[in-house]
Amino acid sequence: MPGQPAQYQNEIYLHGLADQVPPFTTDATLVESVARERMAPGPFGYVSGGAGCGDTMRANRAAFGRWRIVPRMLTDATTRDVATTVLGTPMAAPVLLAPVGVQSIVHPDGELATARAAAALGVPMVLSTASSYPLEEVADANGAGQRWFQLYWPNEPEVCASLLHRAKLAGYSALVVTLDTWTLAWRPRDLDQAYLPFLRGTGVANAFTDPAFLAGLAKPPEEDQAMAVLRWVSMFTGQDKRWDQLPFLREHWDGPIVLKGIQHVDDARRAADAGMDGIVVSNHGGRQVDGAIGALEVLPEIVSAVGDRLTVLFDSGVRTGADLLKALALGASAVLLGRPYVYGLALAGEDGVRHAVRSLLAEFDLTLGLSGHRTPADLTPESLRHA
Ligand SMILES: Cc1cc2nc3c(=O)[nH]c(=O)nc-3n(C[C@H](O)[C@H](O)[C@H](O)COP(=O)(O)O)c2cc1C
Ligand SMILES: CCCCCCC(=O)C(=O)O
Repeated sequence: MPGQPAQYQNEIYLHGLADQVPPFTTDATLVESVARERMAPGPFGYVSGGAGCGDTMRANRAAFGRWRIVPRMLTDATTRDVATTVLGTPMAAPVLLAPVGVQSIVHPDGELATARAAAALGVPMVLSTASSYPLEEVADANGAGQRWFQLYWPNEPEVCASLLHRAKLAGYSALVVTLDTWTLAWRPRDLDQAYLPFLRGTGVANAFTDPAFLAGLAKPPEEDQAMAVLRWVSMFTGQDKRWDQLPFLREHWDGPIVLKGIQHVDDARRAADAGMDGIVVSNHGGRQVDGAIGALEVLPEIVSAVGDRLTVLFDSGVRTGADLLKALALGASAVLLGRPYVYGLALAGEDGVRHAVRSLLAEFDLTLGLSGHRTPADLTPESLRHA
């Protein structure tokens, strides 16, 4: 697979139709409706839902629709090479699996299955602080794969330092610090179903295995789980962080640091001024501020302001190979894929993640070639037209 994403189409056409029908649709825009039929309502609502009435989620998709690809003919695009390296991390394609917490609500193997799939695909996974399995177990499942760690920045410095120390020891090579979720947004689907995974004791694995966290508890989690969960959740809520606290992270992390959730060009400049290595232009998949601007809308201005000073990554609303091509053409170095791989996990575990991602990469590779390009580096804003 690594280096040859379109091979997947050949496997399906030439070898697979009779006895290897894919585990679910290869159309990434339909996978959500398949998942809706097969998933339990609570987890489906949590994954698929957004903030408020879903206006930002729709804006994310609409933003992709406004950019159109303008294909070129008679170019040398027969063989493509989509492999790349981002912040020192080699990847088979310019894609990472976005940090998604509490994955065991959709499949019992949760992040372990995702970690195995990511390693097989040759793409990095970004493990959430709120994972269902301890970061060390996920690292073991990921083996020789590439992995980054996403930090929800706890308001207890000892716990923060301890998590970073563990992540480094377990081979996570870059740190992604999420800034846009210092409290959960108004999410009517979860409220209507009274469904919040954390309060059910999911997403606490990194806390309940952390010596600094455990040392701060009056009673161990076995004796008072509810209190331990509340303490963990409250560590991430409240906006007590400011730009001048970023040096704390530098003191405790010697690899690349990426700020996730940047939407304003001035915040992108501040990240660059603070010496950050990268940013993720993202509105958290429309899960935080309903009414926010579609994430792709702000990508070009941010790339033009800071693209020469730090690495710009992108997520929110990427569903197809064409979407990936558009985000790269507008200057993203790579894209984080969110819900599509989570639906794959829900529908078929590790195989499902592989199928969802391989389908998207095969479509990307073919779209790249049919548009007249050989590598992602050939893409520029001139490959597109704003309609
Ligand atoms: C169920 C779910 C859980 C998520 N958990 C986290 C998380 O723990 N940390 C984080 O930084 N982002 C989290 N995100 C946001 C994703 O990293 C990413 O920004 C978003 O899913 C991208 O949008 P998309 O799903 O439209 O592709 C979560 C998203 C979903 C759908
Ligand atoms: C204190 C916030 C934890 C949220 C973790 C999951 C998440 O990011 C989401 O969007 O849901």
